[in-house]
Amino acid sequence: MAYLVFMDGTTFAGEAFGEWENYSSSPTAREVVFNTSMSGYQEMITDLSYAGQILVLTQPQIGNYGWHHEENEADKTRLQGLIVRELSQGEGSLHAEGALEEYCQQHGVQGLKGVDTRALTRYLRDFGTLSGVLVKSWEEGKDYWQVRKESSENLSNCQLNHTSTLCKDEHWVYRSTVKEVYEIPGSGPLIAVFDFGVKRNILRSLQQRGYRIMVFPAGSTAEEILWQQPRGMVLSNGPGDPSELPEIVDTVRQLYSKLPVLGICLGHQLLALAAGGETYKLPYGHRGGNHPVLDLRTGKATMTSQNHGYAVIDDSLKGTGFEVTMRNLNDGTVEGMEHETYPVLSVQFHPEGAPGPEENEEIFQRFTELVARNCPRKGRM
Ligand SMILES: NC(=O)CC[C@H](N)C(=O)O
Repeated sequence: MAYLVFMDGTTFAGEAFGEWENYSSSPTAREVVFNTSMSGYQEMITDLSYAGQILVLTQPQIGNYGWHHEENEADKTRLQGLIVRELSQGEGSLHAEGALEEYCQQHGVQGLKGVDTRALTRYLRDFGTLSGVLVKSWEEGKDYWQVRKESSENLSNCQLNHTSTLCKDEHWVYRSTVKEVYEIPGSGPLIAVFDFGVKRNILRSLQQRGYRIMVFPAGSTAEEILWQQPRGMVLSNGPGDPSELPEIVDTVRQLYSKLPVLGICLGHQLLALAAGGETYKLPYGHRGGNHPVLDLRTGKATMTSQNHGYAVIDDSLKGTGFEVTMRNLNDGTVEGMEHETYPVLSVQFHPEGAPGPEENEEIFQRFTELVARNCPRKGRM
């Protein structure tokens, strides 16, 4: 048996799978979050926005189509733990290169299976996102929290490293002009991607529009990016609390008035902060494939893919030049904004899906229009 133990003593029992050896000497409390998507476990596990978190999947059978590298959203996973009800070996899938269990073992994910994930999700919904610790014995979990309470150590901050380019792919061209910048060739205008843990499907969505892409690591400066003369910039998704990234916010502040920008999820939050807005932590976040969002301009509602724990405070956008353009139909939270004068827009959800609905492609289309409008005519490029 193995256990997920919360600070109040609530315990969920299951069976260990994946990699436990490296963690058993020093168990660490991590934020426990749930995702309600029915499929797409591989995309979720390799979505770097989950770095340092323990992910609970509510779909009761996970692993049933195995593992295939083409479905990875990054080269690696930085997920701490994965909690499922039934773990399938994926024997029925012809496409699979291996089983999910093997992947977790090889890539350092602590797994817990046989858990009543729906009861666990109800617990998280009732109490909000909480930190839990994965341990091999209940006593170990209890003692762990006892020590933590006494030492009054801050549990809310997982130290996440935003400074590396995380999504390198073998066939992409390596450029060494500015730190570790990767270029993806294309015949269209150059788009800079500010990489805080970018998902491959964001890059693919840009690639499909013919753009030449340069992926800049999170530590890049505004000068380094502008020196390459990009025609537009995408601020990527990524892990953690956006308000803990003041240096990146400062860089975004220097950039967003200078070129067309599309912010996605963390990128959207950073943009709001850069403009003088504020963010807050949602009770238990939005993670799933069926979150309805209303476009306030067109009156059209779409289903969106989401994975975030923070959101932009509506009123804080007043006087920033940003207008709220989209809202979540479940709880009214800000889902999109656009600048009144600059060609800058952002969304809290994931227009690239992966996993989830692909009906929000028009966000990339809108960005494409803004880039085209802003590009110098032929001959002056
Ligand atoms: N997917 C993301 O970019 C997540 C953004 C941020 N880390 C949040 O949880 O709100």
